[in-house]
Amino acid sequence: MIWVKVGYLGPRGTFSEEASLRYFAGKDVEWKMYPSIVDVLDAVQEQEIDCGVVPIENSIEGSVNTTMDGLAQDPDLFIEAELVLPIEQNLLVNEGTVLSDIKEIWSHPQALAQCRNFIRSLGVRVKTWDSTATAALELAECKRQDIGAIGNAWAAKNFGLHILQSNLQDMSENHTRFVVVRRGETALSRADKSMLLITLNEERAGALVHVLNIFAALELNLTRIESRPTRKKLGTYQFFIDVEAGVQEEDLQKAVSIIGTFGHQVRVLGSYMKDKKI
Ligand SMILES: O=C(O)C(=O)C[C@]1(C(=O)O)C=C[C@@H](O)C=C1
Repeated sequence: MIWVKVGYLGPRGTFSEEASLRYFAGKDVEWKMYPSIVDVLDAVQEQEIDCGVVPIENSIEGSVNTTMDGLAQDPDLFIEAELVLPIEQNLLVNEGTVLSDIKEIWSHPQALAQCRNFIRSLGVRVKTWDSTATAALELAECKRQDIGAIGNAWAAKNFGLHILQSNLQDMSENHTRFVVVRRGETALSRADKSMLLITLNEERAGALVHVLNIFAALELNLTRIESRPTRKKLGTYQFFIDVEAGVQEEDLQKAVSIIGTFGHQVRVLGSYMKDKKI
C-alpha cells in the first residue's frame, strides 16, 4: 500500500532527490519527478502529489526565489517540515577530459552560483539547466570533451561520468535547507519553528521595526528575515520571517494577532520541527 505520493525536482540524481530520500527513508512512498520547482509546487496545489520537497535556502547563495515566490503566491501551500542537507559540488566530465579542455560549465543556477570562484578561475562560459542532474545527464549523452557539469557524486556514478574535482563550492561548509510542502494546514502539535509572510499595510518610518518589536516583546527569537518584492510596485516588499516557535504556542498566536490588529497582513507559511543537524 502506498503511504504517500512525494514529488521533487528531477531527473534522478538531483540534490532534491537526495533530500527527499533522506527525509522519507523507511516510508512507503510513490515518487514523482518534475522538470522544475514550480511544477513541484503546482503538483502539490493540484493534489497530484501529497507533498513536494523543494530547496528554499543555501548557505552560500541565499534564498531560492522560485520557492519563496511560489509559496507566497499560493495561499493553499503549507510547510510541514524542513531538512538541511550538506551539499558537495563536483566537476563531472566525460572520460578523458582534462581541466584545460573545458570551455563551458553546465549546471543549475544555484549550483553555478555556489561555485562562482572556481568558474571564474577557469575563465569559461556557463550554461544553465533546470537541475544539476539534467546538466550531468545531457553531458553524458552528448559525450562532449569540452564541457564540465557541476553536480553530485551520485550523478557521476550513475551517468558514467568522472569526477575531476570535488568540493568546488566557494566555502567548504555548504548546506541547503529544503522544505516539505503540503496543501492545507498540517501543523504538528509539537512544532518549534514557523515561517511567516508579513506584508506591511503602509510605508512609513519604523513600520518594520514596530513589527519586529512585537516579537522581541514576546521573547520570540527570529532566525531569518528575507524580503521579496510584492511584484505590484517597485520598492514594495513582503517579509519572510522564521521564528523559533510553533503556531500552537500562545506567544506566537499573540504576535500574529497583534500584527494583524495594526492592519498588516500575516500568513503562517508553515510550522514544523527545526532540523537540528547544523
Ligand atoms: O539541481 C539540483 O540538483 C537541485 O536539487 C536544485 C538545487 C537548488 O535549487 O538549490 C538544490 C540544492 C543545491 O543547492 C543546488 C541545486
